[in-house]
Amino acid sequence: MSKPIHFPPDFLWGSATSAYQIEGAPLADGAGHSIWTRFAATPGKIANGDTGDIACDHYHRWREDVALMRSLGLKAYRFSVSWSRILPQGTGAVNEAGIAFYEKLIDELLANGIEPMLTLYHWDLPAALDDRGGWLNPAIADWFADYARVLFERFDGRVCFWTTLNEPWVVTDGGYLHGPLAPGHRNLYEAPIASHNLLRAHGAAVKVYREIGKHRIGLVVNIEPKYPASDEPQDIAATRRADAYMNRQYLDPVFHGHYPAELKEIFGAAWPDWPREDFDLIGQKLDYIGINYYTRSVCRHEETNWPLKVAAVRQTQSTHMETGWEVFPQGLTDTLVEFRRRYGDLPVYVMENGSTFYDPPNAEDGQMHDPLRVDCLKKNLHALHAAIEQGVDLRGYMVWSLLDNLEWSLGFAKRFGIVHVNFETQQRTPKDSALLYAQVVASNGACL
Ligand SMILES: OC[C@H]1NNC[C@@H](O)[C@@H]1O
Repeated sequence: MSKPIHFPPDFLWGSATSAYQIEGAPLADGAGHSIWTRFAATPGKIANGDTGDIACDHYHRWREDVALMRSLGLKAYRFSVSWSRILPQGTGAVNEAGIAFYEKLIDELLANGIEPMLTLYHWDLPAALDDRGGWLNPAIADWFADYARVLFERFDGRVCFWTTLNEPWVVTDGGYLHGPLAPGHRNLYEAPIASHNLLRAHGAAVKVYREIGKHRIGLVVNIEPKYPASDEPQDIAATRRADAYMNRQYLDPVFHGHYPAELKEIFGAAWPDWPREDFDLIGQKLDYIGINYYTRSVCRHEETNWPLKVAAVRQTQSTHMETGWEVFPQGLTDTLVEFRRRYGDLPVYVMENGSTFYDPPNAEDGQMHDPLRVDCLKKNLHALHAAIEQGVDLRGYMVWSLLDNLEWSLGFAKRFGIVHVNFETQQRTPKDSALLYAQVVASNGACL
C-alpha cells in the first residue's frame, strides 16, 4: 500500500484557460482585431475552418463557468486578458467595456472564493500592433508595459497573481520560425528578434509592477525536458541544442543574464549581438515561476531538420495530440527538480498540465467517461508530489484545461478539457477527470 499523499496545506488547486480559446465574441463591445482573429479568417490556417468567433461563448457564459469552477471546489482560476479588448489599437484609448468584462469575471471569482490568476499575454497580439511590426518592433516593450500598467492600476489587489507572458517559446517558434501559429511567419532572422522583444516586454512589465503593484508577478514558460536517444556524441549534442532552444532560451536570460551559447550555434548569422543593458531589463526579480508541462522529447541528431538538426524519437504510450505527445509523468518531476537545481529555490506553480484524448461518446448513464485522461492526471499528480518530496517549493497546480476549447491551429478537435463542451449547444458536462479532480482538490491530494 503506497503511503498517503499530502500536498502542502495551502496548495493552490485550480484550472487554466486563455481568452481566444474560450471567450468567443472577440470583436464585441469595441474590442479590436488580434493576430488570431485575422489568422482564423485566413483559409487553411485552422483545422476544419474552426475559429474563436464563438468558442465556448465564455464572454456571455462567464457566470455559469465560475459556478462550474465552484462546483468542482477549485481554489484558483488562471485566465488571460485579451489585450485588444482593453486597448483596441494596442496603445492609446482604453475600452471601458473590455475592462468591465474582466472586472465582472474577477469579482465573481472572488465572490466564489476562487483566486484569480491573470495572464497579460496569451498569444492574441492586437492586430494594430502587428501592423507596426508587433514582436519584431523593439517599441513593443513599451507598448506592453503601458498595457500592463492599465490592468495593474485597475485590478491589483483583487488580482494578486500576475503573469506577464504565457509560453514565449511557442509564440516565437510557432509564430515566427516555423509558422503554424499567428502571425504565421517562417523566418530564421525574425525568431530571435521576437523572442528577445518578448523577454524585454516581460521585464518592462515587471518593472512597472514593482513601481505600483503590491502582490506577485511571474513568467510562465513551457518546459519539455530533453533526453538523448543514445549516448552517441551527436545525439548528446542534439539534445543539448534542443534544451537550449526550447527551455533555457527564456530561463537563462531571466535568471542568469545571458542566453545559452547553443543559440548562436543554431542561428548562426541570424543571431544578433544583444545590447548588454537589455539583460538588466529582462532579469527583473520574479516572485514565482510558472511551468507548463505536457511531455518530454527523446532527441537524436538529424542533419536535415531545420534549423536545430534535431529529430524527436516517437515513443510508445502517447496522447492524441497531433505529434503524439508521450505520457511521461517522470518528465514533470525531472523538470521541476532540474529547475530548482539550475535556477534556485523560487516558488513554482505548474500553470498548465493536461492531455488530449478522443473522448468516447456519452455512455448510457449520461456520464462523460475519459479513462485515458483520468489515468494521465493521476500519474502526473503523483509525479508532482514526487517533486515536492525532492525539495521543490511547489505552490500550486492548474489543470489544462477547465473546458474543451480551441486548440489554436488544431481547432476544436483536440479536446483538453476536464469538462466537455458541446459546441453546438454550449452545454458543459464534467468528465470523469473533473470528478476525480474535484476529489483531489477536496482531499488536498490524499485521495490519490
Ligand atoms: O497545447 C495545449 C496548451 N498548451 N499551452 C498553451 C495552451 O494555449 C494550449 O492550449
